[in-house]
Amino acid sequence: MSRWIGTSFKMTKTRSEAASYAARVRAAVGDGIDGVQPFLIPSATAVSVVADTLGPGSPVLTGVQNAHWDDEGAWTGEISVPQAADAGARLVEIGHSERRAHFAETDDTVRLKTAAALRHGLTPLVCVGESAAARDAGRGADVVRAQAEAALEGQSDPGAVLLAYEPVWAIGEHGRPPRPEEIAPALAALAELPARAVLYGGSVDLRNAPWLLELPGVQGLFVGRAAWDVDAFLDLVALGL
Ligand SMILES: O=C(CO)COP(=O)(O)O
Repeated sequence: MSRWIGTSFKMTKTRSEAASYAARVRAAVGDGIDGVQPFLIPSATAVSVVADTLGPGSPVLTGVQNAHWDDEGAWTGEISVPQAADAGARLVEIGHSERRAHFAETDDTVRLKTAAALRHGLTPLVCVGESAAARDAGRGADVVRAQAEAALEGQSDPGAVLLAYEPVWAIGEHGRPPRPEEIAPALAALAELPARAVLYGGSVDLRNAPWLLELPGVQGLFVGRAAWDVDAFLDLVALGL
């Protein structure tokens, strides 16, 4: 089974920066790397240029960071899954903790968006993760399991869904890298669900990626800051081999 190694650019990079990055990845990956499924999730403005640079049928997948559950309509500022697909996306990231915290994403909207992605044949990448308070209260695994079950509930094909376990306390410049024993319980809980694969994300870098990839229940890495430099991303992809 392939290891998924990918990055979200979050709200960084112009179209030309994203295109240069994608071109480097495409050149390095060639026709594909056995055992690794790389993916890039740029800002919405750069999705089509990244997908076009990677080319049709590319072994590197392109994703969007969010998409609406409705196929079209009066939803100012949103993009739909069909629009994402039209731009070349094959993955739809859903429910990142930054969206749950700042943009009112809930378990219900995550479930609706997951259904929309599946309805149109795109792969949902559903992010779940507990707060520091939940972790400290010993509720981390329960929170994560509940978020993932809510996303998968009633889906036509839960086995097509990717889950990214991203503890809120580990993400971003205010986050810190996890210790193995802090993330093992949630990983064990997620391993019982019928998802396609479980990725870990949150302060991943070249130092901790080797042991994270060896943790039971981890089938890939979802990387932010440490992968925004393309050479670092390619080093991470090589670690997935
Ligand atoms: O949020 C993340 C990926 O979605 C992880 O971000 P960082 O790797 O910057 O902590």
